[in-house]
Amino acid sequence: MARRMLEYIKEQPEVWRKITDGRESLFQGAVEKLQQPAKRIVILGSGSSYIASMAAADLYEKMLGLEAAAVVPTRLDGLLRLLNPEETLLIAVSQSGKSTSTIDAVKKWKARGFRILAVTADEQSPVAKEGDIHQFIACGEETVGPKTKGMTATVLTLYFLGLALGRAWNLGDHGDSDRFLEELNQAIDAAPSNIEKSIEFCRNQADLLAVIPHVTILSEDAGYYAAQEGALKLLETLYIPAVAYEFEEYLHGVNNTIAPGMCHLYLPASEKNVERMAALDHYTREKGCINLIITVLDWEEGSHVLKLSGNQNPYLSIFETLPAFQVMSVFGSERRNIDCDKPKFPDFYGVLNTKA
Ligand SMILES: O=P(O)(O)OC[C@H]1O[C@](O)(CO)[C@@H](O)[C@@H]1O
Repeated sequence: MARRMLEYIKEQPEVWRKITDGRESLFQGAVEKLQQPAKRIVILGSGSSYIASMAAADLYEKMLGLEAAAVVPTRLDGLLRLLNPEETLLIAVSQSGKSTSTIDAVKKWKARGFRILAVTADEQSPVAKEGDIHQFIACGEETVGPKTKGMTATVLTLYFLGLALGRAWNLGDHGDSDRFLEELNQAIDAAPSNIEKSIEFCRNQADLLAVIPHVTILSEDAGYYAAQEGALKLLETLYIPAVAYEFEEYLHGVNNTIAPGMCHLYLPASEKNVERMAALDHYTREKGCINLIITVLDWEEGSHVLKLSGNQNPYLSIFETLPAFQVMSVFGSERRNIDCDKPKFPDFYGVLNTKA
């Protein structure tokens, strides 16, 4: 059993509550140093930090009207030539602060005159020290490879950073931020019971999780980031291929993989596609696919449906539905005799030089 991973998963509501309640003092330092507004924000990170960066860039565009994009550290060179350092804020995200590709990218961009805000959970790490400004991710220690509380705390940190910068730079609508905060508070309050429901659901699905050879995850809107992180967790812990598709993209070709035994996880996140996703669920089950549904939306009840409490704001899927995937990793790996508290290849980082 991935005991430590499960402890971290259960710790999440408390971590989110602390960040939310302590946000004034937690973000004050960085925001004071960032009074000069930027025209655009580029966020970089790897793995879960990249997925967190994508979710944040999307929210910054939507709520603040800022130009924002997320990129992996090794794909920045084209942008370096296009962007003006005077107008651009680069945010480098790394929970450990030790990913070598992120350190290299920060050094390169700094040398070209870009302002760098480093966001890490270790103030003494290389990424934190290379940045001009540091924002701490208050998630506490997380020693296992498949990150859970660190990832969700990174998303929350980036969300709050954006809202604080929006206030400082006079962007976005105060009413929208207040509503977002209210929904976020509701998501945090609902999280302990959502995690318990997920544990019960995954226990009941353990036989299935033990044998599925691969997983296809479908979501939509900003639920897609929870789906991507869910896929990363499942493949990291069950050692099987797990791929996330944006719902509409799935319908354009990937649907040819529909076949008996295909396992689908549906994550309907907004009312927009709810009927079409339900139609796809019925269609694929008739063709012999094995489907599970994880959602906060109204959905026809069934043993394959995990109905969680939440709002209809897809930007909150990370806090509402993603923990169910994390729990699936714990129970699925246990049934496969995998201890995902321990690295599969302890020498890997050293051989490939991925961490400083
Ligand atoms: O956020 P960091 O510490 O830069 O790590 C990036 C990714 O690298 C890993 O540590 C794997 O090498 C993932 O767990 C993580 O999401």
